[in-house]
Amino acid sequence: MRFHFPLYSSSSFSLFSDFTSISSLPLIFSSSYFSTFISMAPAFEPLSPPHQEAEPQTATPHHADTVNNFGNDGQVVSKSKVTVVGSGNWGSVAAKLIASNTLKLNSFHDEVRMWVFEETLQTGEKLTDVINKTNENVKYLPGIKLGKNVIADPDLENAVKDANMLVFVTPHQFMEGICNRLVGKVRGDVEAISLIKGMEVKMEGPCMISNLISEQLGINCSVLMGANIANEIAVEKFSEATVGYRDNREIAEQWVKLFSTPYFMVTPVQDVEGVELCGTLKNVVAIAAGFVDGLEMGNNTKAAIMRIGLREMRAFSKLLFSSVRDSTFFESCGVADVITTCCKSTYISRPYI
Ligand SMILES: NC(=O)C1=CN([C@@H]2O[C@H](COP(=O)(O)OP(=O)(O)OC[C@H]3O[C@@H](n4cnc5c(N)ncnc54)[C@H](O)[C@@H]3O)[C@@H](O)[C@H]2O)C=CC1
Ligand SMILES: O=C(CO)COP(=O)(O)O
Repeated sequence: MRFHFPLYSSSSFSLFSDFTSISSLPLIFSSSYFSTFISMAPAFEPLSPPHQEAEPQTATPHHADTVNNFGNDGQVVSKSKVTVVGSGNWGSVAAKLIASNTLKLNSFHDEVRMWVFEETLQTGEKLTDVINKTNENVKYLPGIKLGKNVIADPDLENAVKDANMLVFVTPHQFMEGICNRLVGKVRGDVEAISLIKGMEVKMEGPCMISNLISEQLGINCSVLMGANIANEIAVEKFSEATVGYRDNREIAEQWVKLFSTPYFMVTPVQDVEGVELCGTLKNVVAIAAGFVDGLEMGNNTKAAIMRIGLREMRAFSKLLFSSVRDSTFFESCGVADVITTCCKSTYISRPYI
C-alpha cells in the first residue's frame, strides 16, 4: 500500500535531515517525538540566552551618517536605512510590507534595499534586472508589485553597507555562509531581525539563527515569527506576527512600526528564544500532521497531534532555554503558526519548489 504524505513545510525537510534518526513513522506518532532531539545532544544543559551588552536606550537605532529631516512638529528626525537580506517568497513579501511603511513613516528612508541571490531566468535576463524593471519578483512572488522604493541589489556587501536595520530572510542553510561574508562589512550600530524558521544543528547542540547572526556579526538580533504564509500576506489578507526581542523595548517598537500594516498586526514579546523555537519546531508538528492526512486518520487525530505537538514544543524549548515563557506559545508564533502550518495545503504549490 502506498501513502501520499502532504508536505506542509519546506523548512521541515532541513530540520529532519539534521535529525535523520526521527524519520520513522512510529516515533513521530509516539507522544514524545522531541525526545529524540534531546538524545542527540549528550549531557545537554539548558543554554543561557546569548549575552548582550547593555544597549543604548534610544527610540531609533542611532547611526553615523544619519540624514536629518524635519518632522511635522519641526523636530529633527533621524532616518533609519533598511536592507532585506533575502528575496524568496517571504523575503519579497517582507520587502513589500516594509516598503509600504518606509514611504509613510518619517523615521525611515524611503528606499528599501533587497539583496537578491542572483539567478538567470529562462529568458536569459538577470532576476535583479527584472525586479528593478518591473518592480516584481517574477520568480518568487509573481503578480505582486513590491513598491517602487524596493531596490534589488545582487551585491551583498553593497546592499548592507549603509543599513542600520537588517532583515534576514533566507532559507536557514545559507545563513552561515552569508554571515561569514558579512563579517566586518556591516555598521557597528546596526540592529538585525531574523524572519528565518529553522536552526543550525552542530555536534555541540542546536544553534538558533538569531544567535548565529549575533555571534558572527557582533550585533543584536531580534526575531519575527508567526502564522505567516507569505502568499496570503502578499494579497493583503489579515494575519498576525510576533516580534521576539531581548532587552530593549524601544528597538522592538521600531521593528513593530516597520512591519505593521492594517492587515499585518505585530505584537512584541521579550523572548527571542521562545519565539524563534516556536517558528522552528512547529515544522516538526506539521510533518506529523501531514502523515495524519496521508493516512486519512481524520480531524480528531490531527487536532491531537497539534495539541500534543504544541505541548512538546514548549517542553523542548524550555529544556534548551530555561528563560522561554509559557505565554509565548499563545502568541501568533506559537499556537497560530502550528495551526496554519498543519492546515495549509495551497502554499506548497509554489511553482519553483
Ligand atoms: N514562504 C513563507 O510563507 C514563509 C517563509 N518563512 C521563512 O523565511 C525564510 C525564507 O523562505 P522563503 O522566502 O519562502 O524562501 P524561498 O524558498 O521562496 O526562496 C529561496 C531563496 O533562497 C535563495 N537562494 C538559493 N540559493 C542560495 C544560496 N546558495 N545562497 C543564498 N540564497 C540562496 C533563492 O534565490 C531564493 O531567494 C525561511 O527560513 C522560511 O522558513 C517564514 C514564514 C513564511
Ligand atoms: O512558516 C510558515 C507559515 O507560517 C511557512 O514557512 P516554512 O517555509 O517554514 O514552511
